[in-house]
Amino acid sequence: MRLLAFIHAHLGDARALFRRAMLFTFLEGLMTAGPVVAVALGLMRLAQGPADLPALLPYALAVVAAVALRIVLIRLAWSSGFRAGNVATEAIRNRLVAHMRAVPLGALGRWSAARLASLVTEDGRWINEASTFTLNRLFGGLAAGLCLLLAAAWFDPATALAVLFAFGLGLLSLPVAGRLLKRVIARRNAELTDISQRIGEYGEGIAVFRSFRAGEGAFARFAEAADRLRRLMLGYTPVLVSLHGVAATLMGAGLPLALMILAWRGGEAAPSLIPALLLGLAAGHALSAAVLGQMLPFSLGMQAEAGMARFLAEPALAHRGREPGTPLDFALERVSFSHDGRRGAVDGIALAARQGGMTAIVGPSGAGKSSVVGLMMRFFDPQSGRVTVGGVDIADIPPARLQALTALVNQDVHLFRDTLRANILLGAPGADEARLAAAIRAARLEELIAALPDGLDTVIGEGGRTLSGGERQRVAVARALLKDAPILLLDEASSAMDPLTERAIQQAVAALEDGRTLVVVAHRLRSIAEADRIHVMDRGRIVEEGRHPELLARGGLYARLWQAQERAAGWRLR
Ligand SMILES: Nc1ncnc2c1ncn2[C@@H]1O[C@H](COP(=O)(O)OP(=O)(O)OP(=O)(O)O)[C@@H](O)[C@H]1O
Repeated sequence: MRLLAFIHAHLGDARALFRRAMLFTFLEGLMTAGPVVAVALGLMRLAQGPADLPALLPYALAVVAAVALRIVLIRLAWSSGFRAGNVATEAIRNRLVAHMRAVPLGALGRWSAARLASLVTEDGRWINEASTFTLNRLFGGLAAGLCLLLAAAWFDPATALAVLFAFGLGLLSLPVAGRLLKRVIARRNAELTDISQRIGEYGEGIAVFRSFRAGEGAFARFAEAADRLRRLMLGYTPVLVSLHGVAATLMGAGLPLALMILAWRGGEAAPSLIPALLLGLAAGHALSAAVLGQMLPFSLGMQAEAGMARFLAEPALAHRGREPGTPLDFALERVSFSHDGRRGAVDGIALAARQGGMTAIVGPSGAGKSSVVGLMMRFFDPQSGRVTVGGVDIADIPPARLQALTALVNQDVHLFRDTLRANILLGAPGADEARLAAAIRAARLEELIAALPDGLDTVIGEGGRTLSGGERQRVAVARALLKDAPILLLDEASSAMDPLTERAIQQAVAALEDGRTLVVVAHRLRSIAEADRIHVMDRGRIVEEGRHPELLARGGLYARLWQAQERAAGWRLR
């Protein structure tokens, strides 16, 4: 019922279609019973005495008509069920993906990328199977079985009762198989997730594995996971087949039971017993085929629903629907945050980034700079203190509104397997050609595009042409420029660019700065020396702040970092 309710809740406008599919399936079930009932009635006619062709022809024609009608009904049920099921599957998949955007990144981190992918693909497949076929077949099979049972009861109630009793006994044995199946499917899903995770890691890290000659080890981990899955299935299959056999035997015990009842009643058979036995046999077969035949896809569907429901129960980022105030100054007020609840990444920080100015955050590796940016984007919520935009806590602003206000460029630029145009337009899907061209110019992408075989329409990203680190960052800058958001966060946005490109891009970004809130995280201090305010972080705290000349004069951490970089600029390997 949970699976049915889950699917039903996602049918939307296709509910009528789904109900129609169920109705046609029910009628199809009746038509499955039709030929057997017609034959049974023909047998009754024969039992009453000799019959010629005209006497038996109506029964034969009824069989043909029922079969023909059933074919039409199957077609109708299938087309409605297929359309409705696919509507529900798509809605469920979309809801899962939308929820991935809505939950805090911290919660998302508890679900591996491979598990999330399998929720949408593998589990989505079993939900699709359930919504298009499994539920229909189960319903249709039960309808046929019950119809045959009623017909059997009309000829001989004791036979029908014996079949029903045996079917009930078989049903009682099912929870044992069901529980085991649930465990096997849960472990199978975990192994499948592990396998896809390993394949993903292997693909992504192939260069690292090769350079460290560690490919064998990585492949061995994949092979181990695949082997565990094989052993799991081989180990449990005989048990499951045996349990299936027990249930099938019990469900098929209806007729022997009916014969024993007949013997107990004195062994004398009325003519009506022959059609009753025939109908009872068909009923028992239809009922057990419906239940046992759909047990595996049904269990896979139930497990898929359970996994999806668990993920959908992850609370979405809460908010109070408030609008950010003006000016769009960003501020952290005594903010503390830890990624793992133990080691603090940000420790009681107060920081203000004014609209119309450039605020820089610098500091050694691991100081907490990216964590501050993550807090500003509300990738995580602070454990104490608050982050505000225009004086309003960002936890009160709808996440979509905050996302619309901010553009982030960071070190790890993700390219989607799509054209370069689509990858850039991600910043502003509705942007016209003129705006797109301006962003491309400002991000210094013109030369790259001229060199690509299909220019802007060249497919890049995973599976397509890959770009260099610096080129990726320029794509990210173009996205951000196109988005034209009033708040721009650059977290090591030009770390992979050559100095000339970096300079050119800085000029493009500086042109944007006017009236915007610009926050820059940088290792290369030269790139932020002009900032209106520089915050120097160390071990989660702000240890110094001011403008470049003041910080240099102070002779603290900033001055040391600056001197180290100036010295490094003159380094030679030999
Ligand atoms: N997802 C995470 N889970 C647990 N700890 C994390 C996570 N991300 C960062 N940290 C830890 O938080 C601290 C601050 O990291 P953060 O990435 O903010 O530093 P950073 O100053 O940006 O470093 P870098 O300059 O090297 O990028 C580090 O000790 C880091 O190991």
